Amino acid sequence: MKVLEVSQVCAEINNTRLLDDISFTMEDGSVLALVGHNGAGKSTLMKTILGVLEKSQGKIIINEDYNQDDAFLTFKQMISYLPEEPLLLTELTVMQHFQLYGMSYELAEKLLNERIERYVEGFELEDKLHEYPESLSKGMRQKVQTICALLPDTPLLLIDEPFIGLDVYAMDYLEELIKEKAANGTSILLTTHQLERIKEIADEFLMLQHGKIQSQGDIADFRTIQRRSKND
Ligand SMILES: Nc1ncnc2c1ncn2[C@@H]1O[C@H](COP(=O)(O)OP(=O)(O)OP(=O)(O)O)[C@@H](O)[C@H]1O
Repeated sequence: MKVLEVSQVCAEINNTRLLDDISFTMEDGSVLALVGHNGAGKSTLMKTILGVLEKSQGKIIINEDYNQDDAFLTFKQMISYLPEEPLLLTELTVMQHFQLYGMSYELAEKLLNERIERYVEGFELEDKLHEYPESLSKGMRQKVQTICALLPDTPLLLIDEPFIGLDVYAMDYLEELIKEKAANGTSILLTTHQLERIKEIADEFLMLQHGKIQSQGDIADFRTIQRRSKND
């Protein structure tokens, strides 16, 4: 099953083209690493798939049937997103964030509670459940946002820089969870600069440069990004 189809997508902000003719597909259970230099367009592509940034051209389809242009709310329910910077609400405790995500994605209460318990223990946040975001460290806020994104069972999971701010133990745990999600059929698109770690997780890579696909293929054929020359 083709979980994601991105076809000839372009995006612009203030008449500057940020994405240029992007096309690729993802099968269920696959992990695709989006790589490239700072400013290559990785986060922009994620936001465009999510619909936060409007594409100017092309089409984006989930599960072969749900077109971003036709059924936006249904389409959005099929995506879970871990943003680069945590987007937590000052009014809600850690536990209330998890409950909010569970409700938004209509997760059964029993399953939601089981997952919260497991992930909270794995990320060592047991004593933080009733704290507000401002009393957490940066890494802890990142963990809370990560758990929120992992709670639902969506066909597509977008993860922008999953390992930033996490300690080594939390990185290893997240790597395990990403592999488990993929093994259960979720397709995962992730951006990262952790090129060594990504070789252990991803099946394929897609390299962006100045908003265009520069190369793509099997992760085994991925070579470390070349140093940028002045003409790039
Ligand atoms: N809201 C915006 N307004 C104007 N330009 C933007 C906006 N968001 C991103 N850009 C530009 O789009 C280009 C791609 O940015 P993007 O954040 O997608 O890069 P990235 O590949 O995710 O980089 P990084 O590795 O640093 O996270 C950059 O030139 C950036 O300046």
